[in-house]
Amino acid sequence: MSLLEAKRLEKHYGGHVVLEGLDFTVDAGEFVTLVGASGCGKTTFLKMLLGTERISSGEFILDGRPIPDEPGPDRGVVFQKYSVFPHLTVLGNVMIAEELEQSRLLGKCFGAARRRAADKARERIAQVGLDQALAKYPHELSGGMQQRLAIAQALMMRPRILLLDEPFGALDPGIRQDMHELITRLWQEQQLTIFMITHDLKEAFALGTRLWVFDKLRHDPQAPEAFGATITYDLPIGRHAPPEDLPAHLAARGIETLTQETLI
Ligand SMILES: Nc1ncnc2c1ncn2[C@@H]1O[C@H](COP(=O)(O)OP(=O)(O)OP(=O)(O)O)[C@@H](O)[C@H]1O
Repeated sequence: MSLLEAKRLEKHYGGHVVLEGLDFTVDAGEFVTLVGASGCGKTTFLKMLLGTERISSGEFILDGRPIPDEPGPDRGVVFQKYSVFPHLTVLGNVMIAEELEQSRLLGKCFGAARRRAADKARERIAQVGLDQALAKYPHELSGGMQQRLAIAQALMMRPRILLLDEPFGALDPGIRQDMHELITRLWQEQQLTIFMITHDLKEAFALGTRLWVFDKLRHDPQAPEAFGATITYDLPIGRHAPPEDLPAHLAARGIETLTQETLI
């Protein structure tokens, strides 16, 4: 059985069709990279997978059952801009996921449960290379370190699926390379299934095992919101540079915005 399956999946906001006609299956262990013009619905797709946005029609199936319409510990998420809590230390930021799970009212646990949560958090923090920064607050960390912290936070509940929404978009190229190595190691060690949005086609090819290009197949100039985007390309990729003809290939399908944005 596939991990995830969509059949004729659609998302509308009122009369605004954002996504339509999504049909795919994804197996556990895949690393899917999502590219597409700004505003075409990539984040909306991740939110439906996370459970913070409901699907409008069609089917969206996780482990053979309709996807829950609320987030769960099996799905972790990292956004581009810092999703960490500014008033908590590195250790506190990673422990909070476990503490909220155990004590929804207080957001804090005590005694042996707290020690267990702290041990688990230290392990995750070490996995992302922040063990020297346990007592620091987010404002004392670089952008790359803050994203490492956000990843440790997302991994605290041992998710099977990791959702990454342009997680490295704001980082310098050198730091991005370090983050690529980190995410590749975590994907392999933790046997994660990853969905990652990026505006960088080279990054999509460097990290993914499969590339999805989101774009509209149908346009009505009189009613721009009448049709949504779908997955126009679903390419298996082998962790190497994009084929040289891909930009032209995409442009020939009318995806100029994407090629300009991603291949500068
Ligand atoms: N809660 C909402 N209510 C109404 N419209 C929304 C809502 N969330 C998103 N949209 C609309 O859905 C469309 C897709 O937005 P989304 O953020 O998913 O695009 P995106 O592909 O992730 O864009 P970007 O690459 O710029 O982040 C946009 O037109 C946006 O305005």
